[in-house]
Amino acid sequence: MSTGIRVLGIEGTAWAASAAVYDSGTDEVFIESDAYQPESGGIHPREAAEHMHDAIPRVVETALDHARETGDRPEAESPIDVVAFSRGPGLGPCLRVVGTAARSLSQTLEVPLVGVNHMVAHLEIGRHTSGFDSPVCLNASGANAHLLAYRNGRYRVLGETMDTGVGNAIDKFTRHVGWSHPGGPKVEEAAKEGEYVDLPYVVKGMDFSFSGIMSAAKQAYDDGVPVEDVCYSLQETVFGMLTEVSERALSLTGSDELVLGGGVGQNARLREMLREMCTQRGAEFHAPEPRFLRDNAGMIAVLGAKMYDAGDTLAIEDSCVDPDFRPDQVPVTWRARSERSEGLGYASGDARNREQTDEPELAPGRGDGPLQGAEAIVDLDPEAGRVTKHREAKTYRHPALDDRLRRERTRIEARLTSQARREGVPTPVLSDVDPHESRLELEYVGDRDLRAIVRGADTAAAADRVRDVGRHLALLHRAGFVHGDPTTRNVRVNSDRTYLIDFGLGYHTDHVEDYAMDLHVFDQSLVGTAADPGPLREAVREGYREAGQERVLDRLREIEGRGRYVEGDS
Ligand SMILES: C[C@@H](O)[C@H](NC(=O)OP(=O)(O)OC[C@H]1O[C@@H](n2cnc3c(N)ncnc32)[C@H](O)[C@@H]1O)C(=O)O
Ligand SMILES: Nc1ncnc2c1ncn2[C@@H]1O[C@H](COP(=O)(O)OP(=O)(O)OP(=O)(O)O)[C@@H](O)[C@H]1O
Ligand SMILES: [Fe+2]
Repeated sequence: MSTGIRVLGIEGTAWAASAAVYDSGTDEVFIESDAYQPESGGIHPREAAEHMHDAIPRVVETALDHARETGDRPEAESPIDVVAFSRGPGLGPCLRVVGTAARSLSQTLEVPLVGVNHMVAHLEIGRHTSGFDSPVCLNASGANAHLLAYRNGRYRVLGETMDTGVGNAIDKFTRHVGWSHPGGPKVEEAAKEGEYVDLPYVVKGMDFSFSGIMSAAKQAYDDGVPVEDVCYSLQETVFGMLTEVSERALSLTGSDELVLGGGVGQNARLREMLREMCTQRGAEFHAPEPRFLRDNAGMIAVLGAKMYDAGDTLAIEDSCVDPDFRPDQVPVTWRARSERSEGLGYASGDARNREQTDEPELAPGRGDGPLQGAEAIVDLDPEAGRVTKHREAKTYRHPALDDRLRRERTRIEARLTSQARREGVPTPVLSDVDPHESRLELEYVGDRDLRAIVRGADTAAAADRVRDVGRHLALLHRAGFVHGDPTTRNVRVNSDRTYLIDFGLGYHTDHVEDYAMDLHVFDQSLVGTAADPGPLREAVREGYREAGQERVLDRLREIEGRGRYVEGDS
């Protein structure tokens, strides 16, 4: 018999009309779903809302019947203790149907109402089923693609798509070839017979973009490349990108736990790549079972229970839905108090995790063993003043793609490290480069990473260094190229200089958007690592202003204002 609370969850952000009952005493989740299937093309918001209108009452009734049958409460009592619903993000017309249903159930059953962020639910269900404490989460769903990690009371967006969600990108390709919605499972099936062809691969720090690769995939299909080959290569490329940025997030945060969320997470090849990457770097990986990956009300009910427990309920008059609800807008009320007030890093209270978090911050003169970056094994020899950087094969990637990326990046890193120095930016002097072995030999510079400084309490000292980074980025941009991955780990400092390192993702460009994205990537890494990011974000802009163009800063503001990049205050 259950001694816990029972939560009715309701989900209907786009295609899944779903209701669930979660029993926190037994940890059992009952889910009833009814999927909307478009007659042709993709999801039509109006049709989807009509589907919600018809199907939500049905699935809710089935869930409540289940609660009555499995519970031990008198007939006259409500079979559930709380109603939790998806407030957003999603399609406005669908959300409104769900919101109305949830409010009216909360009133008739006389139980409290909880409003859940759908993307945070995709993440929390993985944390719940894995038992991980403070994982990085890759949310790979239809309309979204985010990398999230907890810090200081919020889930921070460490990286995200610069255009469409990953599932939507795949679905657009399958519409082009005339396959019915949803396309993801069909691509997975066709890929089994495919061979590899090159497609564009675009990551910027921990952000990524799908538009170029999707146009190229459509073009390849139109040019007669067998559809199986295009599907195979789409998976290898898109999932390779998602795995790479996930690894970068693990490396940046020092976390050794990754969870997957979202409907695209049902893809076996994506899960295989993520698992392999985690194994290779000694991290743990967890993907919830498929019924919890695709849109479902179970995840809404499970997070609803945690929020209810924390007293995080909604008054009816405050319960409006939000189609643009971002995960970093949600105050995380349900994690332990000690975690919530945690100001530094991503520590979870777990000693092993904390050690990991601090491990890469080498004290002066202590750089002995090889260091595992996101991309490379880095052998540090401070006494000899030398660093060897080897981009080892990533076994999760297709060998052809892996060879191409490692060679290209080694070449680019060598070239841009030297070019940056000619532009007046401190960088390590290069002593040797071997693109075929993907190996570089560089001067050892600085005595710590900028990350160690921005995590500390001395905001003024951190601001000086961050101002230098702003100035340095402006010099690169003036010379017509970007760093590509300016994070607090790719800046080394000593008492009198601030060095930029790791130029492997850099490229030449004269687009203001690319320059602004470079600054945005650095901003996100400050938000992801600094104790107090506000003044530091200001300092980057001050430094940039000294040597750079105001229109790049204008564009940065525009990027932030696009709504996808709003920072939650801490
Ligand atoms: C806001 C909300 O409405 C939205 N929901 C959503 O996108 O549904 P979700 O169930 O998480 O993901 C659906 C996507 O998941 C893809 N998908 C399903 N099975 C797949 C598979 N085996 N391989 C690749 N993609 C797959 C579908 O093609 C579709 O694009 C979201 O979470 O972004
Ligand atoms: N020239 C150098 N001098 C001193 N330390 C260095 C140097 N190059 C790298 N390091 C140290 O090694 C770490 C990893 O190096 P680097 O960033 O080049 O590797 P990576 O695998 O590309 O890492 P990531 O992709 O995680 O940024 C750096 O954060 C820094 O602490
Ligand atoms: Fe979803």
